[in-house]
Amino acid sequence: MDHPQLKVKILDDRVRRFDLPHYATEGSAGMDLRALLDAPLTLSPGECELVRTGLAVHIDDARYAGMILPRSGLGHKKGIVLGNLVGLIDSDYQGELMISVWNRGQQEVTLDVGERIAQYVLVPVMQAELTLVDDFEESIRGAGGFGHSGRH
Ligand SMILES: O=c1ccn([C@H]2C[C@H](O)[C@@H](COP(=O)(O)OP(=O)(O)OP(=O)(O)O)O2)c(=O)[nH]1
Ligand SMILES: [Mg+2]
Repeated sequence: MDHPQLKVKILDDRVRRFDLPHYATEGSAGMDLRALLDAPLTLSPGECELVRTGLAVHIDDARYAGMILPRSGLGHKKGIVLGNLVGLIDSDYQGELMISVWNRGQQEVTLDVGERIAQYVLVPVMQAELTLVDDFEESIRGAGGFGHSGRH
């Protein structure tokens, strides 16, 4: 399979102490991202901090986007998720990948220097064109939503 190529820049030499983001197994969907921290970071319950990765990834192809997603272990067991819930990385973004880390739990959590705190997933994207119309051709669903399909 032809893999999309991502251009990666190391913005901070401390990143070199760790392995670069990579797919942990042949079938992994995401690459873990590590926290570039000066020292371990303790987040109180409810606290949210923007954490550096020291990496810039230029996707450079509008048919793709990057997504930063929580790691399930951290999210479920420790309550560490993302302040923006999901990070969406534009294909033309050339700045540092930043991770908004949110402690949504009830306990203090300490993140280690270089800890794998989130994951990066490359996803296909289609940019749409909008056509303004006066009316839609009626569908079976029509305007029903938000659980409408279960009702009689
Ligand atoms: O978790 C994230 C989310 C976004 N970004 C970067 C990459 C993305 O391309 C850019 C803009 O993100 P977004 O469009 O979601 O934020 P915005 O608030 O709309 O900012 P902008 O006005 O710059 O588009 O910020 C990150 O580094 N991490
Ligand atoms: Mg935006």
